[in-house]
Amino acid sequence: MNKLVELKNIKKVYASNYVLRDVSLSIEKNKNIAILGGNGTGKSTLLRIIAGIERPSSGEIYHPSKEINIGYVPERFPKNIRFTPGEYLHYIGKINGISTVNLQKNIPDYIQRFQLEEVSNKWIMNLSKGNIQKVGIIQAILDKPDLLILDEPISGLDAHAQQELLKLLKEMNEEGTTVLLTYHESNILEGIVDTAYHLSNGSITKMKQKKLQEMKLIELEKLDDGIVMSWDEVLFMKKVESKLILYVHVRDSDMILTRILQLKGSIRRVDNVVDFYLHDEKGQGGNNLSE
Ligand SMILES: Nc1ncnc2c1ncn2[C@@H]1O[C@H](COP(=O)(O)OP(=O)(O)OP(=O)(O)O)[C@@H](O)[C@H]1O
Repeated sequence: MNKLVELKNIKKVYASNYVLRDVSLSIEKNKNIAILGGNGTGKSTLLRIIAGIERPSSGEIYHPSKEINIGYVPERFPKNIRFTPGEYLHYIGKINGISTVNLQKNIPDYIQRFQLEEVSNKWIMNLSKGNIQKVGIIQAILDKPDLLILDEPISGLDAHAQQELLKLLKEMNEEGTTVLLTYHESNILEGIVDTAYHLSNGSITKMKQKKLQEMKLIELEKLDDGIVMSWDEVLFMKKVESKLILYVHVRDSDMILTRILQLKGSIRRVDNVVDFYLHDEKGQGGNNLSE
């Protein structure tokens, strides 16, 4: 087993507020990890401690294999930067000891992949939130880290950038980078997660992950929710104003769509989604279905 980071009994107190009470965690090479939990439960604090930019109040952190190279994407990347994306990335690359040849090849490539060409002459402080986030991601991956830590990387990214990030993370996984990330909503990145942990009341619990299943989301109108509720194939239903949103297994979706049309319902949307049903070792937890 090749461990990158080992946390033992980590505690973090701000003033008299215990954020992390007793967190122990092993991060193994090639096993991507997600830390999930509600607002203010300490996910960012834990990620900052693992990234080495914040000290725990007590407890220990080891890097058993060797000195590892860590890339860190904060939840909010600093805005007040009076450099263009290219200049800034070059500067960060040089600080990290990356050769000019490498930087001249890789930076334009990342700028193009994240569609930053159009804003490449602007200072970072004048970019949109999503574009600043992209620069924040690129600065963390430039040096091909052993461990890449991403704090809610999806929020603020457009659909293209989300896909590009997913592709990049898969490429980096193949080249040996391990990913540690956090997010709130179910999203496209959960497909790369091997183990998820739930953080609450200052401690973490490993979550079991049922096999990821492709499902269909069907959004419809003009049908009574009582009728739809009675269909056995409907795994989950929610009502949003006049619309009903259903989740069904892919195998049942054609039959459900036909039934809706036969009953003169109107179909507004059909999407692929992933069922990420998680529960912790004690069998608690919930149905985290979302788009
Ligand atoms: N530098 C700090 N000084 C004092 N309190 C802090 C500091 N950083 C975080 N906290 C507090 O620690 C708690 C956990 O914050 P943290 O940002 O780690 O949570 P989170 O799970 O990442 O939240 P969110 O999902 O909302 O981003 C919060 O109550 C927060 O106010």
